[in-house]
This record gives sequence, C-alpha cells and structure tokens, in this order.
Amino acid sequence: MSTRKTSLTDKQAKNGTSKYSLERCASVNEYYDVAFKVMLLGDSSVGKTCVLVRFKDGAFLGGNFIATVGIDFRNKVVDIDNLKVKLQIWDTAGQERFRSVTHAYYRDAQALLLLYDITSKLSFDNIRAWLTEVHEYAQKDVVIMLLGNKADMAAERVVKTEDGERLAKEYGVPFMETSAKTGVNVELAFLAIGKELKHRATQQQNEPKFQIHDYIEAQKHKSGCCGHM
Ligand SMILES: Nc1nc2c(ncn2[C@@H]2O[C@H](COP(=O)(O)OP(=O)(O)OP(=O)(O)O)[C@@H](O)[C@H]2O)c(=O)[nH]1
Repeated sequence: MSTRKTSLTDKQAKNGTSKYSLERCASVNEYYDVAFKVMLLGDSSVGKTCVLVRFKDGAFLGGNFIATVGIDFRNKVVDIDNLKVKLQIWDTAGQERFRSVTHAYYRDAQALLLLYDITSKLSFDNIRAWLTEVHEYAQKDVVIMLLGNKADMAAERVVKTEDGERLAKEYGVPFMETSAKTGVNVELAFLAIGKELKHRATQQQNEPKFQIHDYIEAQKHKSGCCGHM
C-alpha cells in the first residue's frame, strides 16, 4: 500500500500537536456493531483532511497547507439508533499524480463524500470529472454526498449555494455546505451517511426506506441553522 501515514501527522506537527498515533492505538479495540468504509474525494486543498480532523477531533487544522500523499485513514465510532457504527474514513490525496493509488480503494468504499471549495470555481467544475471516475471505479450502489466546503469564507465565495444544489440534484445526491473551520454541517454530513449505510445494512423488508434528503433537512431545521453556512 503506497500510503504515507505520516501525512496527517505532518499537518499536526505543523500545528504543534502529536496525539494522533496514540488515539489511533486507543481506538483499535473500540467496540462496534457494524463498520463501513467512507472515502473523501475532491481536488487538492478543498479541505478533505480538515473536514476529517474536524469530525474526528472537533479541531481545525489551520496554518500552512500540506498536501496529503497517497491515502490515509481515521476511524470514528458513532451511535446511530442505538447501534455502534464504526466509520472507517479514507482521506485521499487530491493531487492528480496520486490518482492511480486512490483508484484502487474506490471499490471497497460504501460511501463517498465528494468535496469542492466554494472559493474555487475550478474545484466545483471538476466535480463532474470526479463523478465520472466514481462511476468507473466505485461500487454501483455506493452512497454519494456532495459537500461545498469552506462555507465560512463568504467574502471569497465564487460558487453559489444554488449551483451546488443544482448539480447535486442533477446527479440525485444529497448536498450541503460545510466548514471545517467553524464545524458547520461536518458532523451532520458523516452522521447522515452513517445512518443511510446503517439502514441499508439492517433494514427489514416492511420497514419504510430511510430518506437521507429528509433527514438532512430535518436536522438543519432542528439546529436552527440555514444549513448553508
Ligand atoms: N477557511 C477555511 N479553510 C479551510 C477549510 N477547510 C480547509 N481549509 C484550509 O484549506 C487548506 C487545504 O486543506 P486540506 O484539508 O489540507 O485540503 P485537502 O483537500 O486534504 O488537500 P489534499 O491533501 O492535497 O487533497 C488548508 O490550508 C486548510 O487550513 C474551511 O472549511 N475553511
């Protein structure tokens, strides 16, 4: 596996923290009922690593940008409907030169979070190319969610929320804007994916199908947030 598990550690080191390896060991034996693999995809610097760190640790990796090399992963166990669900989250390098490495992991993923940066038109335009790759390499029934990240950077925004919504609708995937910096919608994105996967895995025949779009909208209203920031 041509991974460099130090990629995040480098980022952490830049930020003066080094707790990751300890956490990883501590979580090895954490109890769970069911496990799913989730992959983060999108252009380099859209914020994949930061979104993952926000979800895992509730922290923001600010400072200098250090690109992920190859692929890295983190686990988090979350409670979903009284079940311990382990999300094994693969953080891929967005840079073109690592594409062949990441292709090898697509087929094992049960869900894909596809990110763009709301301050980068190019990263948004490239989403179609990412979706083409997804259709080529991923499982047919993979769960996909589109995330417009860096929603805190309102002054630099170049991609409108409606454009993200329109694209998501075109591909029939759920959408929300997130911020790894403020944390907005990050947990919701992972929990919605976890719920969808858990329902798929445990659903009884006569049970109503879980509606991920409805769940996301209901949670946004519950939190009193517009859901776009
Ligand atoms: N303001 C703001 N900055 C962010 C946010 N998310 C990420 N960043 C910054 O964007 C830069 C890139 O973030 P990363 O998470 O390393 O990007 P990546 O998508 O993992 O990049 P690759 O590893 O090259 O694929 C860093 O400087 C982060 O601090 C966000 O939500 N808001």
